[in-house]
Amino acid sequence: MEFQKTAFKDLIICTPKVFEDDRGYFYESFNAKSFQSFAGFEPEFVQDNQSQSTYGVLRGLHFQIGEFAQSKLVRVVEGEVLDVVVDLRKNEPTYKKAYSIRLSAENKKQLFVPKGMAHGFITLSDTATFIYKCDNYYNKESERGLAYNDPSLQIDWLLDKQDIILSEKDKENTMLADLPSNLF
Ligand SMILES: Cc1cn([C@H]2C[C@H](O)[C@@H](COP(=O)(O)OP(=O)(O)O[C@H]3O[C@H](C)C(=O)[C@H](O)[C@H]3O)O2)c(=O)[nH]c1=O
Repeated sequence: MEFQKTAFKDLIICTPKVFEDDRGYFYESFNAKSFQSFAGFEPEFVQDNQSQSTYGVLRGLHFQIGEFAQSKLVRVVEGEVLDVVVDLRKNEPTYKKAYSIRLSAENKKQLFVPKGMAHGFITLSDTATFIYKCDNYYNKESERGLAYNDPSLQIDWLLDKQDIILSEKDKENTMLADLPSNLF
């Protein structure tokens, strides 16, 4: 696995070593020891999630607060998404900054998203299957949503607005200015 730091603390791009042969391919999708030796900490994942989305579906930007805050290791095993995070950690120089990366079945890239970041993605292929590990359990009461189209974030979701599909819940997400400033 190759790891790359980003300008955001503990936001790490993980690119697996792929072993291809005439049967297909194999790769280790997570290895605690190699992650720990790069990052200096070992996430203790407790829950795996999987979702499938059609073209234009935008899920996010979501995060859990308090004792249920989650780090995530996200990847795409079918299709392609633009994955987006927003730093909500008030003491970081990247506070209120957004970062995006294309994740796809083809590039096999993964993103480790630390606690304190809002996370979401938009589906760029006909369908995309999104798989991720979480180091804390889902807790509905602790879940919060940040508006994908907050003008202060200037996130380029690549698709025209009329092509973006949101859940009813995500249509009601909060603008950054209306979130408490001491969340993380
Ligand atoms: C997240 C979650 C949801 N659910 C239930 C709650 C709803 O009845 C149903 C769909 O949930 P939701 O519409 O919140 O799913 P997504 O919009 O894909 O949410 C995810 O979207 C972005 C990409 C994220 O980063 C989060 O991990 C997660 O919030 O699954 C569960 O039972 N367990 C869970 O961990």
